[in-house]
Amino acid sequence: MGEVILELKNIHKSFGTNKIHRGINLSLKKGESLGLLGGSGTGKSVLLRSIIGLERIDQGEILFHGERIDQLSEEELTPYRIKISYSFQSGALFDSINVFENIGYPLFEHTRFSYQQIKDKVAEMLKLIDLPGREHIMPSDLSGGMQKRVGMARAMILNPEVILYDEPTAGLDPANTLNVVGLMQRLKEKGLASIFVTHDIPSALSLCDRIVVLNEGKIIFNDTPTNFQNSDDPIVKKFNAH
Ligand SMILES: Nc1ncnc2c1ncn2[C@@H]1O[C@H](COP(=O)(O)OP(=O)(O)OP(=O)(O)O)[C@@H](O)[C@H]1O
Repeated sequence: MGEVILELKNIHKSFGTNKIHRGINLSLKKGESLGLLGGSGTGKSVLLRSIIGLERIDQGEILFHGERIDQLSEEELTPYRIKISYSFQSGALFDSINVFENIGYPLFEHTRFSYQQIKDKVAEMLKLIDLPGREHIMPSDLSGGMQKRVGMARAMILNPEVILYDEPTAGLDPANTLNVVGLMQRLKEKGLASIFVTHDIPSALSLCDRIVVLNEGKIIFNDTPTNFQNSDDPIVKKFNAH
């Protein structure tokens, strides 16, 4: 790990008079997993959404491989949204199409791969998420945990460099949580960098190289999981109590 691939510089964001971010500085290195913690409503999801331009920041800079991306148009952002993939909290599957079409969708949309190539790619992804041969299942016939894994497979299929996970284990039972975290671990081993927004502290500690805590619009902690667990900071300690 060395090269910084994503950099947030002095990010400010408000909704009306509601100041969410008050000068956020953060960088993500190649292959690194960063756990982003913070109380409810501190702006963790807004920060992820800002990175890929689903929210526009008021001030500051977002750089990907040193290039500014915060001022790009929707069209100009498309290639960056392939390199920096956002995995929605719910999985966000299309209900009316099956697992194959859901996972293959970005390939149909953004590539010229043949139908057979897409079939092969999707089959490979289904193996990776431990659901081999489930191409023809409809999303409504999958458990919540399986839906999240299918959503992650779709977020992964265009080989991004960074994946932004928005509470991927929220609402899952312990077995499904382990499955999802296991998948995240495998993706990490393939060299994928990630920002993992979560309230699930044990999963963040097991997966992440670095823990970042957002509080009142600023980053108040940015260090290793070990130092997080040993921190004397009263706000950081509150997270450790959970
Ligand atoms: N589009 C929007 N318009 C107005 N306010 C918004 C919008 N999106 C988010 N907010 C507000 O921004 C704040 C931060 O929201 P965000 O969803 O990022 O919090 P969070 O830290 O992810 O919380 P949680 O852990 O509960 O998911 C909240 O007060 C929310 O109401």
